[in-house]
Amino acid sequence: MGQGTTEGNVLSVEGVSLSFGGVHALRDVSFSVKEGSITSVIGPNGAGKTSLFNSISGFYKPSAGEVRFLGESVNGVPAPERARRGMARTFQNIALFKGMTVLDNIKLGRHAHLKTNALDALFYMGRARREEMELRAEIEERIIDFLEIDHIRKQSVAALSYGLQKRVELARALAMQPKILLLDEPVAGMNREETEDMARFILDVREEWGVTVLMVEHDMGLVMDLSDHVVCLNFGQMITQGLPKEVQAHPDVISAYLGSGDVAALRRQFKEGKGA
Ligand SMILES: Nc1ncnc2c1ncn2[C@@H]1O[C@H](COP(=O)(O)OP(=O)(O)OP(=O)(O)O)[C@@H](O)[C@H]1O
Repeated sequence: MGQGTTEGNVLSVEGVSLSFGGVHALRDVSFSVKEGSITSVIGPNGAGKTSLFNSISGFYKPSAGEVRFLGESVNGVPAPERARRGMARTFQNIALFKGMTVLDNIKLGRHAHLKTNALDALFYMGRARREEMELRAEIEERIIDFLEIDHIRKQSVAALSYGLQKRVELARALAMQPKILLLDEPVAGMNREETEDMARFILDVREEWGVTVLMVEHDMGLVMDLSDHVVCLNFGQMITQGLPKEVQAHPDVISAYLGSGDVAALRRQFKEGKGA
């Protein structure tokens, strides 16, 4: 069991509820993410997936319940501090500095770990500091190599294809040396080849970097292929959780997608994934 985990769980969501005025975006949602697992959150449009991610990463404050990370409650801990403790995320709509180069965007990921600010970093060049910076450069190089983006390191992000931008966003999140990676729709808008590349990187992030992954994804083929555990939400409530095959066959999951009109797409995607 890893350091700071509770019963092998990196993250636990316990009875979390969140409302926007009269809209109950989340109602009493509970589940855990096991260390070293790939866990996926699915559900039709408006089910509460993004609200859940924002509650976990600290962008939203739940009205009830608790989020526990590495064995400690992080209720009241602001989003940047959660990131420093090892919670990195990517966004549904890519959140990169588009005018900056790939390398500079990756370096920004590491800033979450700097104890001093950028000005201190310029003037304080003691031995410990130099060593830290050397280590950082080494990690950045490992990430660039791992994600096969060496050839674009000096290019501005704005000039890159959508698939490559998503990969740079993953690189920046990895540069934070996270314990858990929260991926919000990692393959949305990607073509098949880009999707397959991203699937391979997500698996390798877990295998080679030992990072636990929690993702929200609409691509059921990808979810069924990659996940150890699947959590399904509908109307802000968790309707079931379990192994991909179990969740896929659960009648409440089928009817949730039936109700949303997404069932044809769902069936198609299940067939494409190995879970079918
Ligand atoms: N900032 C907000 N203000 C008001 N209502 C919101 C806000 N964010 C989400 N909601 C509402 O909360 C509910 C859950 O939305 P959420 O975006 O979390 O769903 P989702 O599962 O991520 O949907 P999608 O798959 O379309 O991204 C919806 O009814 C939505 O309209």
